[in-house]
Amino acid sequence: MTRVKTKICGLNDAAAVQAAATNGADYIGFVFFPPSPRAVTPEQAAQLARDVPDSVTIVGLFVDPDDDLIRAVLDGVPLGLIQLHGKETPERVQAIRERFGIPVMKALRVADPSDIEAARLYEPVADMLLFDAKPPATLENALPGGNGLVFDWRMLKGANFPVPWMLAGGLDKNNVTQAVTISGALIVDTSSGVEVEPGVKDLAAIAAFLETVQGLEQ
Ligand SMILES: O=C(O)c1ccccc1NCC(=O)[C@H](O)[C@H](O)COP(=O)(O)O
Repeated sequence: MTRVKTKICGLNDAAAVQAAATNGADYIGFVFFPPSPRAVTPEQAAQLARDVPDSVTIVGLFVDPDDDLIRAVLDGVPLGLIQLHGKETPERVQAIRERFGIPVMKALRVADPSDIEAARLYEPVADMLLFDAKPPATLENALPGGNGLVFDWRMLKGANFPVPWMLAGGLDKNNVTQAVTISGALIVDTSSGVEVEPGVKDLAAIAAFLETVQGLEQ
């Protein structure tokens, strides 16, 4: 049996970073996408990263970034993983991975089974995959991710990928056990589900989410 791991994404203040780290998060994410209510600058992230223990992997979340932005972040933040949450092609994922020498996780937005199949294109070039919900076209002001929306976890049941993958999209302490059971996920990621409002993390909810997942094995 393997312990299910966790990522808390969209952290933008020291108290939330502390809550995630001390309660056992395996990964924490900083969002480098200015339109997001959770966005941090490279300078803010560098400051926040100082309090992160080595046992926690720092993830930099980007949306169709240019190389200059990634480099600016890496100048001050010891990223262990680059999360690409835009429309990056497999070629672009490969280029980023080779240029920066850091593991890359490609996020895929899922609405139907063909979106899961599309992940196959990234298997040769990504170190990890992440499945998040695709927002409906009717949702106003939708972000590329972090919308707190779930998708049908059954689409992932029995899926076999040659690289590790994370389940994301609308997870919280109330639904994560079912999400893990149905999807078979070994790593879960949340942002909206541990917030009081977009961009404002709830410290008690972070602790409760992590405590819930710590009881899960697959
Ligand atoms: O969080 C954002 O603001 C964001 C902006 C642009 C692309 C992705 C974004 N977030 C992704 C995540 O926070 C997580 O990786 C994940 O998708 C969880 O999202 P949530 O549904 O909010 O739990």
